[in-house]
Amino acid sequence: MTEVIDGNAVAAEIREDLSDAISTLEQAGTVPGLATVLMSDDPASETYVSMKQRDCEEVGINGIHVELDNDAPADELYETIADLNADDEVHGILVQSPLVEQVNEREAFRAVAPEKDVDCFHPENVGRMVAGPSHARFKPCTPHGILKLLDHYDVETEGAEAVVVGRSNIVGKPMANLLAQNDATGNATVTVCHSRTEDLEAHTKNADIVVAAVGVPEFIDGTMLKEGATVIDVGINRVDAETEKGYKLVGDVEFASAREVADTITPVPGGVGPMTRAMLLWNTVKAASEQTGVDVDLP
Ligand SMILES: Nc1nc2c(c(=O)[nH]1)N[C@@H](CN(C=O)c1ccc(C(=O)N[C@@H](CCC(=O)O)C(=O)O)cc1)CN2
Repeated sequence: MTEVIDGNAVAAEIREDLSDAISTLEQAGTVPGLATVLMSDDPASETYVSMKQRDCEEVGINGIHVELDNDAPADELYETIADLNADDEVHGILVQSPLVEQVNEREAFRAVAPEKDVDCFHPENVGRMVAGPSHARFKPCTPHGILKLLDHYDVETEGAEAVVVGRSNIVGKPMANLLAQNDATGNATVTVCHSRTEDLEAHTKNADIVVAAVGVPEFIDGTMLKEGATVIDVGINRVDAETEKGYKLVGDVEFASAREVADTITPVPGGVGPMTRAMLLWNTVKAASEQTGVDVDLP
């Protein structure tokens, strides 16, 4: 029978397991601090940032939230980031993406001090991650969360044919790189597919693991998958529906047909999303440990 991955449950376990590390830091006089910065007109971003702040409260991380006017000049964002870089109580900084159009997102991510870059978007941290496990400082939250899910559900990556659909800097590129790395959660043979891929189905049909991160609702269906595949759906698309909110969430995968074929599959919501948030807490605790020199055991 198809196993439906419970991202909420695994994320709750990670939050619970982080509590020992957070206590160790507190006993040494440090409360880990995470700053979230929102400068966006994207309605979903507000939801994500408030969920992240709630998670901080739950585990005992000091959450600091900064919200900037959508029509403020880009310099206001850079000044905010500079202040947070200099604040000893802030160990992690997250600038929510997407940003308003007057800000160059790449420049904004580059402005975050690399040791506080819990998103792993700064080029120094991207380079360190690509250089391999012994060089990496952080892993980006969504791919890191996916690796944790695969491990939790005993999905073998070594020798697996993995297809990553989407080549974004936030998910596709780091996911492909991490799956190919020579370590316990890697060693897969990875193909990256994107909008110019000619015969997508030929690739996905051959894959033991499909990671869908295209941002198009129900782009991949069961007919495009191999029997017994593991399907990881990163898409969280709001589509109009007659619900209280006026929309429902659907993934990049058509769940009903995909679950008929897959061995293991993530739902939307309740799959990858909660893991993205859990790994942000994880990276924040790691950042606090490294900045203070207090050793902690991370789950
Ligand atoms: N600075 C960053 N910006 C963005 C990132 C990121 O990792 N860093 N990733 C995505 C969105 N994202 C994080 O911010 C994110 C998306 C979804 C969820 C989540 O918990 N989803 C829930 C449903 C939530 C809802 O009801 O809408 C779920 O899937 O169950 C968390 C974080 C883009 N930006």
